[in-house]
Amino acid sequence: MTAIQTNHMAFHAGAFRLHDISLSIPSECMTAIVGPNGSGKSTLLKLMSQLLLPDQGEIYIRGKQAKTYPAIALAKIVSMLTQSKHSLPDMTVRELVSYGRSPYKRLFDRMTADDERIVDWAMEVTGTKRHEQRMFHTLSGGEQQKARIAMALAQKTSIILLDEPTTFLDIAHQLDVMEMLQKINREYRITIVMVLHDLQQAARYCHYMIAVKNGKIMTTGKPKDIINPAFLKEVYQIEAKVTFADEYPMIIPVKTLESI
Ligand SMILES: Nc1ncnc2c1ncn2[C@@H]1O[C@H](COP(=O)(O)OP(=O)(O)OP(=O)(O)O)[C@@H](O)[C@H]1O
Repeated sequence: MTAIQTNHMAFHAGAFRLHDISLSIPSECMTAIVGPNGSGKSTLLKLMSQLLLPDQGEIYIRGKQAKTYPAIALAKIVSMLTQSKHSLPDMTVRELVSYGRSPYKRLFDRMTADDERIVDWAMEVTGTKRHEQRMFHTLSGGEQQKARIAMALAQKTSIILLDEPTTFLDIAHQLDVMEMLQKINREYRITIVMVLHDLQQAARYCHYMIAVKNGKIMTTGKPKDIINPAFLKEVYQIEAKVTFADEYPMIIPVKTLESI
């Protein structure tokens, strides 16, 4: 089953163009969008969440044209975490996670016992409950990322889109966040789509990968079937060796093939 599908989608912003994007995001899987800086990964994620609207083509979410969903209805199906460099208003962790309940409330509605229960659940799943009364800005980068993921979880959507969820984190915290996303995917069968720069993480945790370059889809498939020296040359213009450890590809960069 397909969570998100795009048919011949095109988009432009300034001089940048996404061309003829046709892809299917499998339901209940972890999907990585990879590609060089400026290739259009974040733009693609924003189009999937309807933060941006395509110039041409269609986007289907759970089989229905995305543009036909009222915004509130869509917010109950798809949550989106933009890059963590975008600052959030200062508030406690609990207040932040409670924002995830917004699509279910009208202006000035109070949180119900059910809302509070969902907020508790989201913080427990992400290990952020112990920080619930802390101000968000006092958390470390890894703790902030988990609190943001808790907010997305509290939105109770079947699809979560994340833009570079592990950027700015050390390797241990990167793994911690990836393991948490894997647990969320496995236990709650939530479709996860994320922009990732680390191809090895994509291979280790994601069932499906979409590689983008210059606003075009270069290839799609299982990461371990895609990642090879020819792929790294074509998409990233690098010479690299690829070995396998426990069925996962390991990339050994040799040199860049052209200046970027
Ligand atoms: N509003 C805009 N106006 C003009 N150009 C834009 C706009 N938004 C994005 N772009 C350009 O579109 C291109 C793709 O941007 P996008 O953020 O999607 O790339 P990306 O692959 O996510 O990059 P990175 O890996 O560096 O985050 C970039 O060249 C960017 O400068």
